[in-house]
Amino acid sequence: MSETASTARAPVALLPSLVPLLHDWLPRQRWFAGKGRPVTGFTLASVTELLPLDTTGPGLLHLLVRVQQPGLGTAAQPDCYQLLLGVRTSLPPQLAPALIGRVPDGPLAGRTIYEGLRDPRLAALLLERLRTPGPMGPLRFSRTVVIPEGLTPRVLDAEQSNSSLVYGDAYILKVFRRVYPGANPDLELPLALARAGCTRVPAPVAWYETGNGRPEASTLGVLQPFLRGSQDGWQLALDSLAAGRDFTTEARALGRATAEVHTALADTLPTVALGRPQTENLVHGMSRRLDAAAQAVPALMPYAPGLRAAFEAVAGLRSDSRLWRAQRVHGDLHLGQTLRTQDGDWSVIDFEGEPAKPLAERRRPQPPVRDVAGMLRSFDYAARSHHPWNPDWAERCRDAYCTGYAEASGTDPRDEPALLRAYETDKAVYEVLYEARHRPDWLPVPMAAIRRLAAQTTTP
Ligand SMILES: Nc1ncnc2c1ncn2[C@@H]1O[C@H](COP(=O)(O)OP(=O)(O)O)[C@@H](O)[C@H]1O
Ligand SMILES: O=P(O)(O)O[C@H]1O[C@H](CO)[C@@H](O[C@H]2O[C@H](CO)[C@@H](O)[C@H](O)[C@H]2O)[C@H](O)[C@H]1O
Repeated sequence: MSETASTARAPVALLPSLVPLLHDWLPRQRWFAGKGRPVTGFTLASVTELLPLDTTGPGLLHLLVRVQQPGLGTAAQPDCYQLLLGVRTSLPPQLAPALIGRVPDGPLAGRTIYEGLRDPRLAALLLERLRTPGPMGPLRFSRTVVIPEGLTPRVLDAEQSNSSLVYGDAYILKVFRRVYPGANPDLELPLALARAGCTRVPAPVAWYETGNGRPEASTLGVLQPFLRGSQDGWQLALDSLAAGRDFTTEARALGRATAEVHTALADTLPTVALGRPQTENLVHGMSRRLDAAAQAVPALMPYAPGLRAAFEAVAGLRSDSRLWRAQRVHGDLHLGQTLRTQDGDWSVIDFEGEPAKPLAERRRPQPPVRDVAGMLRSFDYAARSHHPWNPDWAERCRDAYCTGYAEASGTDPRDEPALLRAYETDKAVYEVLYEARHRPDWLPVPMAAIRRLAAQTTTP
């Protein structure tokens, strides 16, 4: 992404007057990754007038803003966020919940700034840009199919890491909030899977990014078919728990779907064999993440030795000559990333990986068991968030999922118990940090797994 502020006629000078508003609003957003650290400043990476700021109607400003926060190493780049700001002289009552604030001074003095995606007129304009590909100032819009015009937008109100808009129940646009240099795997992998003929993942039909298709161009948004009438795996799992219904048929089918996606990814993108140095690296990464998480969430401290033993067990395994294969994976697979469509099939969505990890790390080939571990954790999550706790339900689902995975891939994840346990542990550590930052009430759920996993490794 360009470091110099670029503009399609928009006044770069307007940032200082927006700063007080952003200071208050940005840290309160669910997708703001820097929670718990004060914001000390903003710099503008780019600003584009997607709809000109005249006084007669709403304007739409596209901003990439870097947020300075202490606590990052000196070499680290401040986090960059994508903002789509509506600008009006006054806000109609139906847009009141979208209010960010009134600009105190500067070129937009007295104008009202609000969350642009919540304004149907501005959301429609964004789709219009995607329908008509080409550059716009520092941004570039692309599409693979003809998209119908006039589709009615609505914001998806799910609590999530990004923002999504549904257009006419036909397409869903995901607007990435935290932006990194380089292609986002949530565009890259579904495109690769579509090319490989894998239908488990909705194929992107349009997207927009920074720059002119350069390798460091940042993906900003992806449009894909909306799977109307589908239900997400998390809700289905909770419904099954509430009704005391078995979920193993679904879990097994989900295992098969995961294996199909993995096979297609391995067929179409490079795979590597992990030798000793790479395995050591992998284990080192897990230990490093544990140390960082324990610093941030001291409740993890007493369990650290037991958890570390799970990682070391993997390093120990390298004395045999078997090599693990690494490939591109989903990276943050859980029940909420699966949709059961109206015809009863499972689709997999959201290939962005764990939002807190650097993009380069998320794009690295990894053992596919990492995704399996993510889903196993998710069955545990569902069982733990239902009262009364139903550990048998989770155990049966976990088994069925691995069975389905083995059926479709020929590889049973349970045949590598040490690797599976290490990845489950790594995921639970990530979840502790995630929940502490975003949903403290949920912290007991991964902490229960931490206690179980730490104890497991000490059992001979
Ligand atoms: N293609 C789709 N069809 C139907 N619903 C979808 C589709 N893609 C995403 N969703 C819905 O949008 C929600 C958020 O999408 P997701 O890609 O997981 O965003 P985030 O990265 O912000 O979590 C999902 O939980 C799902 O309910
Ligand atoms: O879906 P996202 O990409 O935003 O993923 C993040 O948020 C998830 C929660 O919404 C979080 O998932 C954790 O909670 C789920 C239940 O809400 C559970 O099914 C998952 O197993 C658990 O990890 C995910 O870790 C985080 O990256």
